[in-house]
Amino acid sequence: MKAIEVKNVIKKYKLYENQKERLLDLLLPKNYGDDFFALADVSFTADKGDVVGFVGINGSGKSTLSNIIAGIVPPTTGEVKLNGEAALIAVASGLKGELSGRDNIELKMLMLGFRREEIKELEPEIIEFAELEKFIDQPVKSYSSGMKSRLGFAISVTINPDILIIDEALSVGDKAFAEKSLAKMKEFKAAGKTMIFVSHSIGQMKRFCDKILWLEYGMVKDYGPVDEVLPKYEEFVNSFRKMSKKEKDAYRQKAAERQNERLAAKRRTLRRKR
Ligand SMILES: Nc1ncnc2c1ncn2[C@@H]1O[C@H](COP(=O)(O)OP(=O)(O)OP(=O)(O)O)[C@@H](O)[C@H]1O
Repeated sequence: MKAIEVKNVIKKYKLYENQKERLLDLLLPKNYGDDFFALADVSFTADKGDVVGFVGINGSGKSTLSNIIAGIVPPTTGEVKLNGEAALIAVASGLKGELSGRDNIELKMLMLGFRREEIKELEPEIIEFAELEKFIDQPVKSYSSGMKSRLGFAISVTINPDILIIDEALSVGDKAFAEKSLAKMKEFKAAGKTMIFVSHSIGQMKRFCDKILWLEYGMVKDYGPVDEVLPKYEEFVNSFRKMSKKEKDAYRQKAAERQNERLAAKRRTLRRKR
């Protein structure tokens, strides 16, 4: 059974030279700024119970795609179909800084439709998992990024969503918490939950994922079983690291050209359909 279907997703942002351009674009839309495509026609599907790792160098579109799947950012065009509720755990995932950790737990759960009694019952479990007993009544803006990530992780795993998306959330906590979180994720995996995992740690990907989606310049470079795709990505990362700045720029230029070609082809098909 399909759990996630992403079809022809494009995400376009406007890039402005300066603040004046940004303001002018608000007043006279479409006349200012350059189009920038964070995602250029991305499609993939995941079956129920799949653990899909998103890999790609900085800026390849992993977080944009995670946010779109989680429903936090809308795609410019294309569609996402989910079989169930998705929850995203990311370093800065929707916690309200002015509110305390406890109020954030309550707010998030109320928004998800939990009843007050259920929240009161689950709250101690969340606080204990996050190891925030001493700080839970302090405002979240006073938390370190590791503490925020622990709170986000604890809330999301306790509310038990159908689809769990974890975006770099393990990279900011300490090693012990990362181990505990990985153990929890393994439990979820054994229970047949669908997960998306974004990380720069090849080791964690290897240990944990069934499939790898490799993004490059907002396009799918490869998608398939972890044993097939991850070694290719690892090889690419090693060779990319060794490139000079000039070689890296040339590589980026080529990828940008591929992106332009792909978007132009997409426009042609759309025109033909009309
Ligand atoms: N709100 C925005 N406005 C303009 N550009 C954006 C916006 N959000 C993301 N981008 C751009 O989209 C591209 C993809 O960003 P994204 O965060 O998805 O990449 P990533 O693969 O998750 O990168 P990293 O590994 O560094 O976390 C980047 O070039 C980024 O600058």
